[in-house]
Amino acid sequence: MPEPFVIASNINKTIKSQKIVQDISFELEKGSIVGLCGGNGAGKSTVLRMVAGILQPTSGNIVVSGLQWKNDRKKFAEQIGYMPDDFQFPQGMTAQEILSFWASLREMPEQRVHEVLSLVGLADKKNKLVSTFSKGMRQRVLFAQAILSKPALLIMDEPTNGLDPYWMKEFVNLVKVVKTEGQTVLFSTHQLDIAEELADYVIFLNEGQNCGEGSVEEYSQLFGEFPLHKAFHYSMELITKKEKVKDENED
Ligand SMILES: Nc1ncnc2c1ncn2[C@@H]1O[C@H](COP(=O)(O)OP(=O)(O)OP(=O)(O)O)[C@@H](O)[C@H]1O
Repeated sequence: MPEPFVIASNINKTIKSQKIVQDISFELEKGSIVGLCGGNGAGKSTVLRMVAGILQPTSGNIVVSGLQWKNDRKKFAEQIGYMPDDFQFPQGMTAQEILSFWASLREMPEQRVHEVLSLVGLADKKNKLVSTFSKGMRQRVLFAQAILSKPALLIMDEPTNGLDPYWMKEFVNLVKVVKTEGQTVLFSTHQLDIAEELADYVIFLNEGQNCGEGSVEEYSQLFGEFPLHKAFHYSMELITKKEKVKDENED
């Protein structure tokens, strides 16, 4: 069996004595698409930022392609394309200018900027200021920058926020193309229908903890229609039951 492309072992994150992520472990197979699902404040962004090397875990280990951030930051960062859930674009820059700037930082040729602009349907808007773009268009610029260098690991935080139904579908197709090129994808969403359509495997987060995980195919076989909604509710019911038993034992 090949080594998983990403190995996260017992990661914890505490900020100002608040436990934001608690003892999470997972492995991502190379070429898989994995969805991190959960409600607001579940800890999804924090986990993604730790895997991307932007934030360091309080404890635990993250290995990407055999590399650890603390041992080789440059090589670690070269593996990753990261799409944040929000970004304050600099004023006064066009879509092409900003993507060209990011491409130069990653030593990518200008040709790639034109390719990604076309992929996200913004070639005809390349000379427009990004500050005048709608939320969905800014999301497409952020996706374009994340895929600029064809990263081995594409990490996306709520990538479909603000996309209209047409671009939602296009986005799913674009990510599926990324998968066929052998790239590994980790994304967060609170939209379980998107996870169902896009992911091979999902991990459910609740209050910073893993409350269930499995392959979308297995969940579909088990639950039939709307499998991830049912799987998530099943996981939450299990937690409630466990907490009840714990409370009764403590009384
Ligand atoms: N820098 C920080 N300082 C203090 N608390 C933080 C910090 N970053 C995150 N948190 C808290 O950690 C919890 C998890 O936040 P996170 O953004 O990871 O959740 P999320 O699942 O991505 O939420 P959402 O879906 O709303 O974006 C929240 O309660 C948040 O307030």
